[in-house]
Amino acid sequence: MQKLNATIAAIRPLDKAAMQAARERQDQLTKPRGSLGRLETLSVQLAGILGTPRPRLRDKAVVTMAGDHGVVAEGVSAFPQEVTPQMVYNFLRGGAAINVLARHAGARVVVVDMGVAVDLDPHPDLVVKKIGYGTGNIAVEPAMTREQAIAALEAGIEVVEAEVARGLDVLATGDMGIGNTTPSAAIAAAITGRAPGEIVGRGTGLDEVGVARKIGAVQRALAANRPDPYDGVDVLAKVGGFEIGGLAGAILGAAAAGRPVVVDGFISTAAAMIAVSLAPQVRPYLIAAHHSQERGHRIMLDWLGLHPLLNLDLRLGEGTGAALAFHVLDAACAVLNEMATFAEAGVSEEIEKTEKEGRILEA
Ligand SMILES: O=C(O)c1ccc[n+]([C@@H]2O[C@H](COP(=O)([O-])O)[C@@H](O)[C@H]2O)c1
Ligand SMILES: Cc1cc2nc[nH]c2cc1C
Repeated sequence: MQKLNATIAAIRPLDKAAMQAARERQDQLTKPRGSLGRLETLSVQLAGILGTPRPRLRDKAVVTMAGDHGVVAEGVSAFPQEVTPQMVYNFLRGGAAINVLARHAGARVVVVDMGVAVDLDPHPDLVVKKIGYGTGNIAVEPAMTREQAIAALEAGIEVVEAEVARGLDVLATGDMGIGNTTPSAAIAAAITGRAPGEIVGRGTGLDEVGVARKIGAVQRALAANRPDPYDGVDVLAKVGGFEIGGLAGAILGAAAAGRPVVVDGFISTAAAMIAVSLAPQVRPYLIAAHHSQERGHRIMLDWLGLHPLLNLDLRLGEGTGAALAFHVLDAACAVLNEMATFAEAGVSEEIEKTEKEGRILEA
């Protein structure tokens, strides 16, 4: 609890002077003001987070956290639980979508066992922060104890502290866990108060009957556990997951270290909701990578007040959407750093609004 509290206390507001300087430079670059839209606002946000008027993202990491979920006993996933460890080995061999997309974006992948249901074969690149062997079945019992929820959050903070020590300019979140769209939907329903039917989606590919069963499981999870929507630790403990807690901690740790966080899809967004519940001041550090196909993702992004950068109909998780968003962040920084100003290029600046109006009146 000590580490969690200290981390939350260390999260500062963004650097206003760096943002102002970046904004002023954007307005001097050879383009009509605002014409590069989100690339401009992103560059200003990155300047504020990193505390420099000319941000650059050299060291990038995708932290992909794995965990299992007791609620799979309710038939809420199209795939069996064995896929979780099988995909972890795939990540470690470099053969998964996240490995390809992270390589393509010049990012490293950090694979973390937060709570896979089996012991994984040791591997030099596997970070083991196991809080338990899968969560409890949230349809009938809490996912974990309050102590385990805090341990998961603090483990996530530790993972990011180690990455900051290796060199980190930007963090992306990723997840792997068969069944984890169910606790993610339960978190979203608990915190927003919206009906599970508005949030639950197909996950890995359930049919209509499966989705109805999954809605029932989320309804029972909320009724059985009664999570306190104003206590992020309680929501995590009662209807969350070990990898979701780890990711929420990673988000808090990155913000405390003054690093931007690119939030991936449905599960990562549930983790971001836990992080923001615990520390609302973390919100300006977040960048929503994309709009997932999973049903309630929009409701969750709206609650967070985030506008996703991409909409590519993704629903994979692992951090794939976040790795793709790295390209957009790099582009935003390149524009701010490399474009010529009006003065440098000898291009005429915008005519003052009043002068423009005057000319129209004269004509
Ligand atoms: O991130 C998303 O938007 C997303 C949407 C649907 C599924 N997933 C991935 O699929 C798995 C969970 O799906 P399910 O059906 O088993 O709950 C888990 O490993 C997630 O990474 C991820
Ligand atoms: C194959 C497979 C890969 C995944 N990656 C993230 N979630 C996944 C779920 C499945 C089923």
